[in-house]
Amino acid sequence: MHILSAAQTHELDQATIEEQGIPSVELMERAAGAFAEWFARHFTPHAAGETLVLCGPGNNGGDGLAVARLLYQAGYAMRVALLPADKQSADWQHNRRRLPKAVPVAEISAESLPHIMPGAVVIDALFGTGLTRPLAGLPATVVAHLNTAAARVVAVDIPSGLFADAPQPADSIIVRAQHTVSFGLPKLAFLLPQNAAFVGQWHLKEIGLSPHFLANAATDWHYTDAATVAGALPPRPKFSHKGTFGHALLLAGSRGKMGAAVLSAGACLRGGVGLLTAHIPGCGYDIFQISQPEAMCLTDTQADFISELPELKPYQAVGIGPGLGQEAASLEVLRQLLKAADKPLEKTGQPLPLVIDADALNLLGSHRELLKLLPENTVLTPHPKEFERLTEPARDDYHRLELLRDFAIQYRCLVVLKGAYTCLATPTGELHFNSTGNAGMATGGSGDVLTGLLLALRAHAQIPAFEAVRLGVYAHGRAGDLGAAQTGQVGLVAGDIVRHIGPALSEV
Ligand SMILES: NC(=O)C1=CN([C@@H]2O[C@H](COP(=O)(O)OP(=O)(O)OC[C@H]3O[C@@H](n4cnc5c(N)ncnc54)[C@H](O)[C@@H]3O)[C@@H](O)[C@H]2O)[C@@H](O)CC1
Ligand SMILES: Nc1ncnc2c1ncn2[C@@H]1O[C@H](COP(=O)(O)OP(=O)(O)O)[C@@H](O)[C@H]1O
Ligand SMILES: [K+]
Repeated sequence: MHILSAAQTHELDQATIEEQGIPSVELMERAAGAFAEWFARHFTPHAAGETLVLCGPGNNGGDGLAVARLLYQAGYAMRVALLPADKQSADWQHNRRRLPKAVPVAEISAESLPHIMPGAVVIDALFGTGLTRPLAGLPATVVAHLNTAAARVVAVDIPSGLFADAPQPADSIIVRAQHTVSFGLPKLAFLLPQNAAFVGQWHLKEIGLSPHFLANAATDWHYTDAATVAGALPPRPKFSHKGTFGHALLLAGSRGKMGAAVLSAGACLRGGVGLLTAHIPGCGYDIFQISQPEAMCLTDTQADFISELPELKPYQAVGIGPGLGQEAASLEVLRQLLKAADKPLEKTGQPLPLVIDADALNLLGSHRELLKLLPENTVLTPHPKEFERLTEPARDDYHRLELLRDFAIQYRCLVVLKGAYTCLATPTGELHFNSTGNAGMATGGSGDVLTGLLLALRAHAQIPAFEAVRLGVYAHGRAGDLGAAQTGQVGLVAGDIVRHIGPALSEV
């Protein structure tokens, strides 16, 4: 699914209107209808009580007026407050005329701000994607008034005052909604942690926007959902054997962190790899062999950390990092691996696929001269702190995305910036936000599981690098969601994610 800029969203509306030969108020009616339907499923007229709709002068306000009419007709007690303006949009005026006389309407002024009881339900239809500058003056006063009222706020399309696709001053006045009901496509702003307090939970409603425009819009921003990854995992052929699905090597673990190696290996096996060999420090031998009997095991001559790189010939992909530690000898192993992996493999003509995580990323961060050794399409899986060690502290979430994109382009890598809506950056400068996963996954070991799963998918000869990573990130989140459905988010542990990789992959 695409993510569009505010300007493209406007073009999408226009394209839909032209293609379907409908007046623009018809599209507004669809949007308002979809919003009202969502609203009615979440609040009964009794639970909502008297509902206030705050309307601005543009089409977002027009949506609000149409919503007020539809909810009034559905039996809700409605009240409307209008922001004064020199001029209102044509569709606003149309819906103002259609508002039933029985709905009380007041004009807002600095002296008469709408009365809002704590707990009241307020529909925010002040501004949408047409916002051109941060709020100031009366609109800012109204929003600040709303935010202090402790109301239950549902935003139409986007919380008023929030830019859909661009950074804004940190002290911007923005509606703090509990829910945002938006149309067609998610907005970039919804996916960034810094906006979570404004957007609340967001919901997408289908309003029949132009499929042709949606398929052809030029954008670097994408959203990975079930439809995106459908069919990405080739079915296992009847006559396949363990050699068909690749042999992966995992370099992981150190004293006290063998669990990371075990979890990562478990995920790799559940990810469908043909064969897995783990190279681990001597101290981990019994732990590893007992907990992962399906994997083979090579032990390092060092008891507590990894100091040797095994012969790489047998392997189709290598993962390094979970629980590795940052010993000088392990740094040398990483350096040797990067150098050895860069030569094209006979079979594929591509460098040996690598997945680099955790302490291996930290080693890269503290020895940045190694970055230029990264083979093309290497997969890096930093969380924001690890990413900062590779680059620089970000000013805000938008700046972090810029750094991420630049990094992926510069080093020709696939970079997975982990978190809610994990963002995969490609060497061509695309950003793919993931839709699956939950806060239960914010628990030690979840990232190790991702590394193992990505390793399995990179060892699979039939899946191209980018598709493998996008699928792995999606399936990892989905496995977390399936796990949490059984354990609850609080009770979820990384091992539960491993156990649900199979079901998650069979869904796609
Ligand atoms: N046909 C369409 O185009 C559709 C539009 N829809 C709705 O229309 C919205 C976009 O409507 P518009 O493009 O009219 O834009 P908005 O309703 O977001 O606001 C535009 C108006 O606000 C003013 N404005 C912008 N920033 C301001 C600021 N900081 N302070 C004060 N005034 C400011 C502009 O000058 C303009 O008058 C969407 O968010 C969505 O809710 C939906 O009805 C779907 C169909
Ligand atoms: N709030 C969240 N929503 C969705 N996914 C999350 C959330 N928090 C963490 N995750 C996922 O869990 C994993 C955590 O990885 P990481 O921070 O490396 O943990 P660890 O080092 O403990 O293994 C990532 O894949 C991340 O996307
Ligand atoms: K709004």
